Amino acid sequence: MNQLNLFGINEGLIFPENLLDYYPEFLTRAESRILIKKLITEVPWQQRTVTMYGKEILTPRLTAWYGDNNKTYSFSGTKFDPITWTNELKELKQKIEILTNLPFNSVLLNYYRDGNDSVAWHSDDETELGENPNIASLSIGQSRIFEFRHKKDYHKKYALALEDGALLIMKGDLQHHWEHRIPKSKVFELPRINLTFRSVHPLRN
Ligand SMILES: O=C(O)CCC(=O)C(=O)O
Ligand SMILES: [Fe+2]
Repeated sequence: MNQLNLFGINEGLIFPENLLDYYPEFLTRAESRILIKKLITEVPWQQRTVTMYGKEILTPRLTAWYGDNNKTYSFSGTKFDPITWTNELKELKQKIEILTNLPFNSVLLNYYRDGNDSVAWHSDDETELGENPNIASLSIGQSRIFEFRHKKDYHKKYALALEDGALLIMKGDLQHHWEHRIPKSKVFELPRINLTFRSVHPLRN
């Protein structure tokens, strides 16, 4: 599969090449159009609350968590009990595993209904994900800007467009040093769904 050279897009900052892989046409337009319609109507979407500065706020997007039955996972302080894999999510997982040669056991779905939906600066560094997690992030629908900033120097920034059907692999020690977000967009935006396949190792206590 062809890989786009995404390191030429941002003049100025060269993002470390060993931390990201980008496959622009992992799904065809036709495949992603069918998939997004199906996911929008069939997934039991929830709008979760997170506690920020002692206040409960609704996350500005809808989410759902699928995975192997025993893999409970906490994300931003919220516990997720996974929904059992559907056939099409399992098939997508297997297709990604074959391409990347990496194992995944769960997927977090994010549904951005329009340009007002977003995800705030964070890194995916929960202990359950292990030391240097591989995360496979599949985007369908509206192309949105994905931004990175260096944790020690917020001026070090990097952005790329996550296009319809594109698969982005985040790997190595990316989550240690960089945060990422999907900013809100003021222009009219169509729906977008992002599926982040992860390998979760539940903590024993
Ligand atoms: O929607 C995206 O592309 C990113 C989602 C994300 O960062 C996450 O689920 O941790
Ligand atoms: Fe993330």
